Amino acid sequence: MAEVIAIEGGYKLNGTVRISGAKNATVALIPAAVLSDGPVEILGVPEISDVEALAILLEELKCKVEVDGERIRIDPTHMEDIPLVSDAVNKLRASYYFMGALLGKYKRVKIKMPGGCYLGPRPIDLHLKGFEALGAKITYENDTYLLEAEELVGTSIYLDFASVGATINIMLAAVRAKGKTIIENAAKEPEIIDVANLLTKMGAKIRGVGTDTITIEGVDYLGGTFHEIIPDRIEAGTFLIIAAAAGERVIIQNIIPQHLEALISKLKEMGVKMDVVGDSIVVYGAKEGLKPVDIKTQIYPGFATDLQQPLTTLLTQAQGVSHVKETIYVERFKHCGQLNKMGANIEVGEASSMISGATPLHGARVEATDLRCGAALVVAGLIASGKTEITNVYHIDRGYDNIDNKLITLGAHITRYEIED
Ligand SMILES: CC(=O)N[C@H]1[C@@H](OP(=O)(O)OP(=O)(O)OC[C@H]2O[C@@H](n3ccc(=O)[nH]c3=O)[C@H](O)[C@@H]2O)O[C@H](CO)[C@@H](O)[C@@H]1O
Ligand SMILES: C=C(OP(=O)(O)O)C(=O)O
Repeated sequence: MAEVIAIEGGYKLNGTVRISGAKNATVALIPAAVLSDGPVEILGVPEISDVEALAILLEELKCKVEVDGERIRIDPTHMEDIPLVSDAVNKLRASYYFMGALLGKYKRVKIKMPGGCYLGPRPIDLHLKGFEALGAKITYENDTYLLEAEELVGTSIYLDFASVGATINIMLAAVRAKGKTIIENAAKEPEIIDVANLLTKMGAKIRGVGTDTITIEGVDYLGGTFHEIIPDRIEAGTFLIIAAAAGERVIIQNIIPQHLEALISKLKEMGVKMDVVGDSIVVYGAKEGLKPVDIKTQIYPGFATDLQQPLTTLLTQAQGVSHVKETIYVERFKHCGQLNKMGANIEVGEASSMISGATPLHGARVEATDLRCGAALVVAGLIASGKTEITNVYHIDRGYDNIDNKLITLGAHITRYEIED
């Protein structure tokens, strides 16, 4: 048996939705907490399966973990240096943040390869190069890494690509290295700043986050603290797209609009009407005559690769031809075949797609091949005629907190049930 999300399309959405804490910050903040010698309390934790998997890993490390709604309290006081080799490691990408955190804490870590969405090959060579530069010896056997260092010594590390994961992971190790580490060509995503903010509250000395150059002065001790996670700009962007596609008047709360400038400007170019009011955005959607636009995914503050898939669904409703160019994950186009099953007209080229619209969409059984493909299919299901059944919902549940209920509150018709495999 397999679970599906079933959407009866065509209902106009109205009302208010509140955005949860950012998945891509949360999944780094939780491993970062183990660097502390005292309890760390994090607020605004989204209810997603990535967090459940991380909580299992914390318990394997003998951390005390209390989850109470949106609050997690992590007490690493009695934690132990235990290899992370259970299935929970493969449930998500971000388990690899335990590499940096445990290397920083114990100068040694044994951990399996991480999981996460398959978006084409996702090497971690830049993370490993960074750890080596700090003094770690790395061996790899049976899908498992062993990283060991006599001591970690700060140094200058240039990233060939401004990788989010490598920037955070190196930062996690470097906060406990001896002396100064400089990360050049660092990534600048808001989630990196959030992680640096937590580490700073724990006692780390970090300068330059949000710029190309991050400087970290290692410290001997990090202590407990309290932190509130930034809102999820990808969930917010997904709801902006949903509201543009299927909404009449939808208010999306708990947004940092500056984090979404690239998407907002593309939606305006398409003709979507929006008002930004403080930390909310009001979207007036479902109008005829959307215009096609061209998108090129880029590192922050460019157009986020995680939003190109859900935006593609909206582009199927624009009158004319839109082009999407991927510069981050050249194979991130599996959603296109699924959308074509629902009546879209999308051709996939080299690291690109061409969307010809407007095409009415019809319900079908489709597969969430990855998390944001799942989001693209939810958008499609909401505007399609008839019923859409989305399989592999575990991908969606990795990154969207209570998506069914949030949409039902806006007036969508959504259920979940089991079907034969
Ligand atoms: C948990 C998390 O935060 N996931 C996000 C993070 O993934 P993630 O941290 O994996 O993304 P990166 O920024 O590291 O990857 C960007 C590009 O660099 C390449 N690369 C990366 C590391 C490395 O060692 N070697 C290498 O070649 C990747 O294959 C990819 O082509 O940023 C991506 C890009 O914004 C988002 O799509 C993901 O949602
Ligand atoms: C690709 C994503 O996540 P992850 O890196 O956790 O697989 C995503 O959030 O779109």
